[in-house]
This record gives sequence, C-alpha cells and structure tokens, in this order.
Amino acid sequence: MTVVMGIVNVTPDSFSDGGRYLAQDAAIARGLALRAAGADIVDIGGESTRPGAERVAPSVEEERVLPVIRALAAEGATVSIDTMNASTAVAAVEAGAAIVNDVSGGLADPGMLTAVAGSGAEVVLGHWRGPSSDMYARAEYGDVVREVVTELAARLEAAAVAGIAPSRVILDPGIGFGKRGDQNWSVLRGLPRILGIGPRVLVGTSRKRFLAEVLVAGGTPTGALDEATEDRRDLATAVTSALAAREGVWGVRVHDVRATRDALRVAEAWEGERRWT
Ligand SMILES: Nc1nc2ncc(COP(=O)(O)O)nc2c(=O)[nH]1
Repeated sequence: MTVVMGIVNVTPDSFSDGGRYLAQDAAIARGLALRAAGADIVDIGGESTRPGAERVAPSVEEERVLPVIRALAAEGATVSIDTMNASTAVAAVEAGAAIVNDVSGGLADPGMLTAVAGSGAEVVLGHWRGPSSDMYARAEYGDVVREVVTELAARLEAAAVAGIAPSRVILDPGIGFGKRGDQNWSVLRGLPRILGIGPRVLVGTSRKRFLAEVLVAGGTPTGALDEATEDRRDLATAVTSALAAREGVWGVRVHDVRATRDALRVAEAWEGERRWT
C-alpha cells in the first residue's frame, strides 16, 4: 500500500494554503480531518518553502508547530515535521513526531543529520539546490535525473556517516525545488533510477506550478495559471499519485488526501492488489 502523507502548513504564506491553518485549533482539526480521510502520516510545517520565501526563525517555527504536533501525536496520529532546522526537528521529535522531513536533505542546517541520528526518528532527505529565495538560480542541469540521483546518493552517504542507517531514510526528488516545469516531468519519468538508489522514495507534486502549467491552455502566463484552480490541481495531483504508486514509490505527500486515497484505490484495483475480503 502506498503511504499517504497529508499536508498541514501552519504558516501565513505557504503557496497553496497559506494562512488557512495558522491558528493551532484549525491546524489540529485539519490534521485530524486528513487522518480521517485516509492519511497515514500528517506532515506539519511551520515555514513556507515556496519559491521566493524568506527563512523563518526556528523559535517562530517551533511556536507554530509544537502544540499541533503534541495534540496530533496524543490522538495517535503518526506525525512528521517539515523543517530544515535541527533545533526544530529535535523539539518536534520530543513532542511526538516520528519522522523529520527535511526538503534540504540536511544541507540547510549542518547540525541536522547528527540531530536526527540522535533522535531515533526516520528522516526524509529531499533533493535541494539552495534556499527558496533564489532556488531557480541553480536550476541548471546537464541531465537532471542523473544529477538528482547523484546528489541524493550523496545525502544518503552523509546520513550514514552521521549515524543514520539507510533503513531510516526516505529519499525525495524535490519536485519544484530548483526545478522548472519540464525538469519536474523528467524527474518523475526518472523515478525508476531514483528508486534504484535503494531507500524508500516519497514524491511531493501536490498543487505545484508544473501541474498547473499542463492544465491551462498555452503554457505559463501567470494570469492563465489562475485558471488551474485548487480542485483541478488536486485532481492532477491524484493522477500523479496513482502513476507514482505504479512506479513503486513508498509514499506521496498531498494536500487533498481523499482524492489521492481514492486514486490509489483505483490504481490498486487495476493492479489486482486490492482485496475485498
Ligand atoms: N518531502 C517533501 N516536503 C515538502 N515540503 C514542502 C513542499 C512545498 O510546499 P507545500 O508544503 O505547500 O507542498 N514540498 C515538499 C515536497 O515535495 N517533499
């Protein structure tokens, strides 16, 4: 069964749902709702990673996420913390998070891998080309799949050196992080090579620009992208979830859990994996 990670951004400025769940009660309610809709994991983030976002102080990030993590863990939810800060990761695990989800693969905070090693948590290591503030400046690739594979393998090695066994690592190709539209599609087509590195793979396509670009006629004028409304992006996300599942990924990270869970049910029925007994 493909793992579904539901997204709760406790931020004022995340690209697709910024501000909706900034209040603790709203964030907790959202996490419980995603779990009820079929999320295996609830991913809590306190810092927007959208292109152009400025960094947030760990203290601000922790103030946003820790009460939400505590409440959801107390309800029995499996929680991941979406952070690039080692101090936030440690505090989140102490508050009940089971997974540290670091889109930077441990590059943004030199202390992250050592902190995770000592925490006992599992870790998602994302492919990353630098801060959101100017990530597209480094979106120059010769062969994007080869470079993503090489750079993710290097992060896996760095994690091992820090004391994190590969069995505790989940790799993520970083869709939308330092990658433009066509490069994201190349990475998705290259999933077999990313899976070939060894560890489990998580994919995060949810509501991202590269999906909107294929939904609107004529490409990418910013105005046209507004036609790719949230429901259309969620449907596109669910399609990518089913396709990624058929490639054998471990999990998918999405905003609309219900749509993806339903898409996975259909994919499993097609594959003959689903048992009605
Ligand atoms: N592991 C992982 N974490 C992420 N965190 C944030 C975002 C982008 O912002 P969002 O929270 O609004 O999706 N994308 C990813 C992703 O693709 N993979």
